[in-house]
Amino acid sequence: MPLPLPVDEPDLVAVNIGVRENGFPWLTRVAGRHLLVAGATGSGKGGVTWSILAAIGPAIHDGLVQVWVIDPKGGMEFGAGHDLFSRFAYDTGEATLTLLRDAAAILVDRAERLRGVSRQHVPSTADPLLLVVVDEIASLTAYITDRKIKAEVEQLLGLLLTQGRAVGVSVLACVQDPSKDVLALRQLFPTRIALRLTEATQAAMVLGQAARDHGALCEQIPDSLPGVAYVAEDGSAEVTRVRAFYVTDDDITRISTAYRPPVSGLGGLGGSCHGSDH
Ligand SMILES: Nc1ncnc2c1ncn2[C@@H]1O[C@H](COP(=O)(O)OP(=O)(O)OP(=O)(O)O)[C@@H](O)[C@H]1O
Repeated sequence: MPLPLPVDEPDLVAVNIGVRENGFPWLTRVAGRHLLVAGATGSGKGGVTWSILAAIGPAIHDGLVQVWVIDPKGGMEFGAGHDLFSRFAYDTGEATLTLLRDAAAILVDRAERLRGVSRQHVPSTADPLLLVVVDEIASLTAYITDRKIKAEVEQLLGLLLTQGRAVGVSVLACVQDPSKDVLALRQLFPTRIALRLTEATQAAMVLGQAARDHGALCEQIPDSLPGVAYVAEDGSAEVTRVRAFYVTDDDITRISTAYRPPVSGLGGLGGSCHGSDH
């Protein structure tokens, strides 16, 4: 399915990113949610991520959402779209650490401000939704050799995942091998999307055994169907088979140009839009 034109004011709790097997739109929640996208190489993790970024593009442009990207593979996956990102770290060292520290600082600041005032953050230009995208979350920690940095990265990720949702900090993470240690964190992702996986056991690791028993046969998704996945929400046994939109390189160039974030109006997120790691 080709990528449709995004709606002008996307609903951040029902973002249209593909189709369900019953023909209805595949709507996913971005505000107040963390999303985990798991899949073998070439299964379509980048495609799912770009379907989400494309759909929320107008909100990025309007300053209601800021996207901060960590691409530990050296910027390979997301470099082409960097104009869309307010922050972009493509190392496994200082830039990544700084980005995570800054995201955590925003979280703590918002938690202070919202305490006793509101139970759920509402994105605004003054206080945008912060979407932290991590490509290959397992390699983020696996490639870091410095033990101190690694421990801090894990601690910061844990903080974002446990306390981010109510204060408008969402994490969208991709992973190729769900058996890696870091996926101790997977319970903290309410929305889990499992694309083609290489081993039968991996679907249960991502979606839970009950979902696997209810037909999430990720290892049987053919190579010829990238973007096809099973989705489980909130640990439910119910799974839905879906297919993400097909996002071409031209789409990525078009989206990144059309929906650049505003340079000013950083609201509560402070700092420079095009930081040293951009
Ligand atoms: N929904 C889709 N429909 C059709 N083709 C798709 C879809 N999603 C991805 N593809 C195609 O499948 C290929 C692999 O997709 P993608 O790069 O997103 O996979 P990946 O899981 O991110 O791979 P890697 O782990 O190697 O980075 C690409 O050529 C892409 O254009």
